[in-house]
Amino acid sequence: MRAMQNFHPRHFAIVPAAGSGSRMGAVRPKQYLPLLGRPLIHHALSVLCASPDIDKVFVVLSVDDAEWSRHDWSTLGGKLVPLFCGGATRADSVLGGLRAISGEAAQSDWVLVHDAARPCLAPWHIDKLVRELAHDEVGGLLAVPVADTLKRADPQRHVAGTVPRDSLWQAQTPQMFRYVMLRRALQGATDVTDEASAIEAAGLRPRLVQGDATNLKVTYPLDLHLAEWILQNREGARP
Ligand SMILES: Nc1ccn([C@@H]2O[C@H](COP(=O)(O)OP(=O)(O)OP(=O)(O)O)[C@@H](O)[C@H]2O)c(=O)n1
Ligand SMILES: C[C@](O)(CO)[C@H](O)COP(=O)(O)O
Repeated sequence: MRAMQNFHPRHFAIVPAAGSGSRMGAVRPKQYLPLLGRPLIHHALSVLCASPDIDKVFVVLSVDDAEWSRHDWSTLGGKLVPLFCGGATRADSVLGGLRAISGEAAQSDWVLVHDAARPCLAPWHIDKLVRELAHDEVGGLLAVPVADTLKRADPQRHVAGTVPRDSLWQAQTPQMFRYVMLRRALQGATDVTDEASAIEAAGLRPRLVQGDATNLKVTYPLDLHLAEWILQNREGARP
């Protein structure tokens, strides 16, 4: 790791893409499912690689990924670097990516972690996150305020209570933190489903940057249709 503090921190994207997509139930991991004629992951990578804010884009693939090399990524340019170091969980994959770039990243460089499974990432999402967090001591994440009434279920799936939704937000990605802070937090964290949780477990408070619902995560088959609709109907318009 480059120890020197830099006054103009760089921004690296890490895209964890080593999952199996079990909830999708498809014949291949969802990051490679076709979406508008390209592998699903291509859409977010394309936006990240085209962003003037991002210096490099590291994709974390499983160690035995056999599909990456079957596709043509050349249109995305020289910022894109595949890393075959995915782990058993999303957090393991992100930590593997952070370790793999230790020779390149300085302690205070920013890392934006973005799910391969969020193909509707738009340029304005990155722009807003980077601008709003530029002078933040901790970093933060895109998120949207919860809009629905929330119910807690009992084991028989009856309503056990209504959870006040005030102050509740749904976490999205990218999630943006300083390289060294994120690496230390993930090394010390257990059972976290996002980077912010690891930072929180380290006693810090990530900032919530308001995103929008178009940046959905493809988890179930219906989400693939929603993503396709969003990408086809967006036409550059910001919601
Ligand atoms: N061991 C893992 C598990 C997940 N991911 C990545 O983390 C992101 C978000 O995870 P999720 O939506 O849960 O993807 P999967 O783990 O593939 O899906 P599932 O939980 O349904 O199996 C995805 O881009 C996925 O590829 C990863 O890099 N390494
Ligand atoms: C990081 C994330 O996308 C934020 O919503 C989410 O936590 C990933 O969770 P998953 O359980 O791995 O799908």
